[in-house]
Amino acid sequence: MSPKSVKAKIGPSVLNADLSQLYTESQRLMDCGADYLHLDVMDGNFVPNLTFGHPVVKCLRNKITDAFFETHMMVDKPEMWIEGMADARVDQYTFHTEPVSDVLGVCRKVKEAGMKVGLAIKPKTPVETLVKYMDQADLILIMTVEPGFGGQKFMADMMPKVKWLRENYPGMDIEVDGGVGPSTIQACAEAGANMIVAGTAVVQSDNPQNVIETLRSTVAGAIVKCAS
Ligand SMILES: O=C(CO)[C@@H](O)[C@H](O)COP(=O)(O)O
Repeated sequence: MSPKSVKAKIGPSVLNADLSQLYTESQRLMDCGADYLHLDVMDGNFVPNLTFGHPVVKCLRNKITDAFFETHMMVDKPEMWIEGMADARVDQYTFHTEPVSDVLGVCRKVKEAGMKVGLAIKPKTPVETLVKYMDQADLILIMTVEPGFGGQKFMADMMPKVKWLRENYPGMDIEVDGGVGPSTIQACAEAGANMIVAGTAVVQSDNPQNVIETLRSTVAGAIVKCAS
């Protein structure tokens, strides 16, 4: 870990929240100490589920003006939604590399649209496939479940990917997503993840503030330990 350049940040996913109350739920998570919001966009093709797209994200942005928005694009054609998400004032556009033939081209368009670039890979995708894109990425998302649904079991066998990334790209923001909560955060922190997406563990807790704080302090502790 490169403690000077990476920070522990917690980005709750609203996927398993009451989506009829998207604004209230999102604001509640920010009020509970979230560092950013992780918004799961699914197209029913790349994953067997559907959520929402840029019109909904724009409505949310009009109500929550000051939070950092990351959209996790679980879609076959991420190039299609860049303009809409930029117009919705999304901060970080994280897309899966698997279905994309011109990853560098999509990275360029995301940057030109004024957003940060996140590159995501599914559990079966080798981490080394990302090497040729690392110069263009602001964040790497290592999925710790098969994308598509919240509430799945954390895949601890993804931690070597995180560790490899941290060793080879010490200053990179490395995010984990899927089954992350108080019982699995230690493994993520020790491997070197600094950006933590947590859905069910936060949204369905009686004390989301406490869960967010536990996740952040565990990751921050690992960063400090690495520095000493
Ligand atoms: O991208 C996804 C699922 O595809 C995630 O963001 C999950 O929605 C996180 O939820 P939990 O696994 O933490 O419940």
